[in-house]
Amino acid sequence: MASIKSFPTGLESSILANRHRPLISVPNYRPKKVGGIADCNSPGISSNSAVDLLSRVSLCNGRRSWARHGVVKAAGGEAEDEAEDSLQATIEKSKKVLAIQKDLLQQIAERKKLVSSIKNTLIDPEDGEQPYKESKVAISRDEAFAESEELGNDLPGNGNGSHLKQFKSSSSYLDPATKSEENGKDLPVNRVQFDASPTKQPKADSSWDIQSKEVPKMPWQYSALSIPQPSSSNSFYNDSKYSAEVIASNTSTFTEEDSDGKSKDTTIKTSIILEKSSRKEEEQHEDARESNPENGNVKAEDPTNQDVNPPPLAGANVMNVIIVAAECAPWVKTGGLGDVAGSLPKALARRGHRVMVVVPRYGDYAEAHDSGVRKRYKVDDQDFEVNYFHAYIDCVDFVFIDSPLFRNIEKNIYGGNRTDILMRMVLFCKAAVEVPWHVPCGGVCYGDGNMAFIANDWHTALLPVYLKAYYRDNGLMQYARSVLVIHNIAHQGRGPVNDFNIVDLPPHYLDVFKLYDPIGGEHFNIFAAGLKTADRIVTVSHGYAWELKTSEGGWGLHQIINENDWKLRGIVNGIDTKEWSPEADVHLKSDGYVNYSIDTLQIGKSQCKAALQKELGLPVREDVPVIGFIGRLDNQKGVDLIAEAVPWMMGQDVQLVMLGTGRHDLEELLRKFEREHYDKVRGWVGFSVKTAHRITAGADILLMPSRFEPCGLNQLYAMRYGTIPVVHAVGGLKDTVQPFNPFEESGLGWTFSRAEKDKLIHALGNCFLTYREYKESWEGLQKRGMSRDLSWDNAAQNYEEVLVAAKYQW
Ligand SMILES: Nc1ncnc2c1ncn2[C@@H]1O[C@H](COP(=O)(O)OP(=O)(O)O[C@H]2O[C@H](CO)[C@@H](O)[C@H](O)[C@H]2O)[C@@H](O)[C@H]1O
Repeated sequence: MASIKSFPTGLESSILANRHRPLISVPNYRPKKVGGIADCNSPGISSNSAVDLLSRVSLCNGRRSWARHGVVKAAGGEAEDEAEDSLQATIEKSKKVLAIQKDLLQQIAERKKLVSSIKNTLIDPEDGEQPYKESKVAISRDEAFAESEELGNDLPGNGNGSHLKQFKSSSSYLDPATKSEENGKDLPVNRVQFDASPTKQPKADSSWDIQSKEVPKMPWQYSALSIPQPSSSNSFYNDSKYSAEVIASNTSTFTEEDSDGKSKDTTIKTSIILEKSSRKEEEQHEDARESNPENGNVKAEDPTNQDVNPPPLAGANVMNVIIVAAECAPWVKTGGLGDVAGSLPKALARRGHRVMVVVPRYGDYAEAHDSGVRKRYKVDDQDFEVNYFHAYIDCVDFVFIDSPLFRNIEKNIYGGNRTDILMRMVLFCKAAVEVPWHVPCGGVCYGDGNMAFIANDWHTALLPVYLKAYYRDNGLMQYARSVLVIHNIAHQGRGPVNDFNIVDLPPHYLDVFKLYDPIGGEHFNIFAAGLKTADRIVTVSHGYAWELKTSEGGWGLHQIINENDWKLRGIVNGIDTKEWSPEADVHLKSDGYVNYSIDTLQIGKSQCKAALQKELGLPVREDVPVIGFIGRLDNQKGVDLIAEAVPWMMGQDVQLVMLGTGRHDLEELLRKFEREHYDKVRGWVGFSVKTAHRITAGADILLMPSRFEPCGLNQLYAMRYGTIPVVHAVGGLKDTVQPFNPFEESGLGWTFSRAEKDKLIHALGNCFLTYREYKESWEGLQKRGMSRDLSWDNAAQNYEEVLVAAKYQW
């Protein structure tokens, strides 16, 4: 069983430091001696480049710490005369620097005065923005170091998006190869133009030695998204003699050389200067983002804009995150996985991460454009070319992998025989794992540093295996991690052991896939391999995390899950509150439906109920409870339980509306209910997002008698729409629907403890009674549900913790 290594503090911090290593490897830098002081302004580095600027700051910081340890001084220890001369030169130079700094401080003070006077006229002083900005000026020297290291982290070589966060469109980020100190190999970070086969050792581009050469401009740097030059109205930034890198270098030198009272002064100056350079960098990215036509707006000239960006919510945890899924709403969705893949990324992006979703291109999606990148991958000894399409929406990059294998299955994405499906998933995972190398998003590839994949369900459980077998085992993608999310353990990608030949892995990987259980015998199991190889495992509720470890809930994988319990975490799904909002729902804007809120609940909801009844041809009656069911028709969703309870239900004055698609026998059951009870039941066989929204709004009760339910989204949507859930207390349903307590007027719905007809009837009976007799309690249930925070924000924060845990695990 793998375990987290705990490093002794020193080792750990040096490893962490390596992982945050700036683009330029400091030990390779040979500072030029100027009068005994190393010169940070090394020639050959072009000015006016954000990267250069950062590089210089990084270089200076690197050298500064050398100087602290006497390395620079030792280099100056030649003839005594020379030393005196150089000391004199140093003093002279230092004086000049002091003069420059004084001048600079004065300018900063004036500029601050100006900005705050403008702000006072524009912004309410109580909006709480000032403290952060002001306190930053007073940061200590150590903090300044830390901050400058953060700048280093932002360098594209390590792929950190802390500045890319909301500013992902800042295309002038370069992405050169980084050196691996551990293995001495060049790690390819950006290989947009390279033509390497997936298993080939990627080419290192030696021309990327920015320590000695000017950084070459790559084609994508000339795009419209290039970082704009500082505004001409900004005299501070325009004055080259005050460029942050020069000042930072000189100031740091000064701090080193002076031992008396001056050091304190210069510390503050350093802080200010680094703060300024960091701000300048942020402004440039912000400018790039604002001027990005994809964002649909151009920033107005506003001198106070430099101060309005709060730091990312994720803070120092900002990462590049790549979510890989077989479906993603709104383009392709068969169930809850599509919803999660469409909404979790946006929540992660809101926290400041640079986020991409990779999904097959099953159809011709209008928003996505051909990136022009073509790659070839082998699947079962056949060569397949893939194209990558790209869209940037809500601060998330969506990359669609196009191949003949994915075409013409839009209506049946999991269709075909076992080998067909397996081949699709092999191609998808092989191509997906290299997306961060090949696909320029907003002009710049993600690179493989500070990056984590989030794979979902068995369809993409091969990704963690490929990441390990093809790359990390070979010293590549050393800083990339994988998290595997279990949405449903019942589907595992099982097959005969021979299927191993199709996945194209080194022979010793066979054992990772082999599984014996009483049902399947010895077989090939993709989910098993993914669970063993992923750095972390998430499942979509706490209840399900527990159930997975039982022989009933683990579906043959419980032993593997127990063995890997240390890396498993339950995180309850959120919902996309933009898509599922009764106030703004686009499907409630016609046909008699209306948008409503908690304040207009009674009127709005009864109007939607009437519209639903009318649309479905049911008697339009306010007093009859309408029960809804929405879901995939399979064993999981407990449709058979509903079937058992239907005779009882039909004896009540109720209406039942069911929407679903799936198993043909269950589809037939829906049709039969409708035929036999046409005055009370509608069974809609098919997949209709609009109808799902309308049922959620128009029904009074949502029934979810699932036999197992990892999380369940429909009950969450229902609560948001003031529709009361009645659920089997299992998995995520148990986690999210607190049972109604009539004595305390608490809870959110009704639950029943066993998947049995009588239990279901009992819960429904109580629900009907409350609906009819206790209107106030009913309204209380509705309002409590509607006012719950069901958004993804909490869950995204928890995912972030998992990603960070994976990142620091070796
Ligand atoms: N016929 C139809 N027409 C229109 N829309 C339909 C539909 N049938 C289902 N849907 C929609 O598909 C989604 C289903 O989500 P669920 O979470 O309930 O189930 P699913 O079992 O697919 O997901 C799995 O993954 C999710 C996400 O993690 C877990 O919540 C869940 O427990 C797990 O089983 C909902 O958005 C629902 O409205």
